[in-house]
Parts: sequence; structure tokens; C-alpha cells
Amino acid sequence: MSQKVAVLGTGKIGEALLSGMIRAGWAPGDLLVTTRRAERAEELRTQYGVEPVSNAEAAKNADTLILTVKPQDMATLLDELAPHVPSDRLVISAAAGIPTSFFEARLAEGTPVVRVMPNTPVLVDEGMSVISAGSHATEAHLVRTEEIFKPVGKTLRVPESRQDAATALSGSGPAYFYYLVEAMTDAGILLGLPRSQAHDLIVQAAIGAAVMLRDSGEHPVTLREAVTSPAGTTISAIRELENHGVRAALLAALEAARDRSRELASGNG
Ligand SMILES: NC(=O)C1=CN([C@@H]2O[C@H](COP(=O)(O)OP(=O)(O)OC[C@H]3O[C@@H](n4cnc5c(N)ncnc54)[C@H](OP(=O)(O)O)[C@@H]3O)[C@@H](O)[C@H]2O)C=CC1
Ligand SMILES: O=C(O)[C@@H]1CCC=N1
Repeated sequence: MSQKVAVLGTGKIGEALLSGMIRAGWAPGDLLVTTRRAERAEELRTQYGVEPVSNAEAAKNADTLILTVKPQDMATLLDELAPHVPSDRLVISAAAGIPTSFFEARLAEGTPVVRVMPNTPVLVDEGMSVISAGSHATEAHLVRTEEIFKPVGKTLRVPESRQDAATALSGSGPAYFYYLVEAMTDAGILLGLPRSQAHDLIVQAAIGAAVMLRDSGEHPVTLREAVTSPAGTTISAIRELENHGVRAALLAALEAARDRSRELASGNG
């Protein structure tokens, strides 16, 4: 019997996962989606050929339920869902902050729950999905979770106590790079380049740097030193980054993201 997977609350990250599963070869007939709005359901049916169902039908018909609503909507979703989820379903939450114990307290005793923090590059099969088992999730449940998330990028198992930090680093991480590219593109404009050229130059620099970080085996400091010529241009820029406290800003920013993830733990954040 084929395994059915339902994505409940198919917004940005839910759709990114759905599209990745289809690219990875899942049959649309084995995928169910739930939405809050009828027009969103039709959009997903038209684009992916998947079946929109109610949350209760998803719980009844799918072996694995991936919950991708906002943390603040999770309690309401669970109130609706809990009476319909048999305890042999695997429940995967992609919500920031919310611990597996939140789900376990609301679902039938023994229901396996896995917490996952993916990121939007799952859309291009370069995602990072950080996975933690709840108290009833077994090795088989973790493997089943990895079967869903591995085709769309890398996966890493961590103890749940590290999930808030992982959320700050890789869940939110892509946004920091987009922010930097946006700021550096503005800098290109300041230097007199047309916006499209400034964008292309900085995006290609980012891609080249990312591939070297991944593939060279070198430490980032070594890679940066190779760019930084004595009395050259790069060190002049780095002096300004240090003067403006960019490193300290990043430490504070990621700490704030980690703290916000903790605040979301109750689902009311
Ligand atoms: N965006 C990201 O990069 C990442 C997000 N996450 C997590 O994923 C979750 C979703 O984030 P994101 O995709 O950005 O948010 P979205 O708002 O895009 O997606 C959530 C979706 O859930 C729908 N929804 C809410 N309540 C229900 C319900 N009861 N039944 C069915 N559908 C419902 C919403 O409907 P409506 O359109 O009507 O609001 C919306 O489409 C969050 O918990 C977030 O922490 C995790 C990793 C990365
Ligand atoms: O900003 C957020 O809360 C979500 C979780 C990680 C990325 N986006």
C-alpha cells in the first residue's frame, strides 16, 4: 500500500515542500493538502494535481500529517484535528518554536510527533531540514521523515533542545542572505552601477562564495584571506564592516531570532 502524506495549512513552506515531493517522484494522488481558503485549495489542485481535503479527512486518509500553519494558528488547528487523528499517524510539525510536547499533550496518547525546521531553499532542492524526535517517535518515524525531506536538500538530526538555535540559523538563514544582497545591490547603485548589473554581480559573487564554502573544504577565514590583498580594496571594506559592528549585529540578530522561537513555544507568541 502506498503511503499518503497530507500537508495541513499549505502556505509558503507547505507549498515548497509539496512541490519538492512532486519533483522527487511522489504521485500527486498520494498527496493531500488542506487550506483555509477555497481559492487557495483550487490553486493547489490546478498547479499540482493534488487533492484538497478538510483537516479531518487528511487525518483519516493520510499516514503522515505535515503541519505547516503559523505557530499562532497551531492550537486552533490541533483543536480541530485531534479528535480525528488515530494514534498510528506520524505527525510532523514544521512550525517554529512549538515543542513536540505541545502536540503530544493534545493528540491521542502515543502519537508519534517529529519536529522539523526546514527552509525555503527546499524549492530548489537545496533546503536544510533540522529534525528532532518527540517522545513517541522511533527510528522508523525519523527515517520516514527523512524520506520526505532528503530529496529537497540536506537533513540533520538534533536533540530538540537545539531546535530554537537551528531555527535562528538555517530556518531564518536565507532571509539574512537576501537582506545582505539587497543592501549590497544598493551599494552598487551608490557606486554608479545600474541596478540590474549591481544585482547580477552580487548574486554571482554570492553563488560563487557559497559553492566554495560548500565544496572547497576550506575554513571561511582562509577563503576570506585569499580575497584580501595587502593594502588592497577588500581590507578597506572589512575595516568599515568592523567599524560598524556587523559581526556584533549578527550575533545579536541570531540571538533575537532564537529568543523569538522560544517565545513562540506556547503557540500564542
Ligand atoms: N516561511 C519559511 O521560510 C519557514 C516557515 N516555517 C514555519 O512554517 C509555518 C508556515 O509558515 P509560512 O509558510 O511562512 O506561512 P503561511 O502563512 O504562508 O502558511 C500557513 C498557511 O496555513 C493556512 N492555515 C492556517 N490555519 C489553517 C487551518 N486551520 N487549516 C488549514 N489551513 C490553515 C494559512 O491560510 P491563509 O492563507 O488563509 O492564512 C496559510 O496558507 C510556520 O509555522 C513557520 O514557523 C518553517 C521554516 C521556514
Ligand atoms: O520567520 C519565521 O518565523 C519562520 C520560521 C523560520 C523561517 N521563517
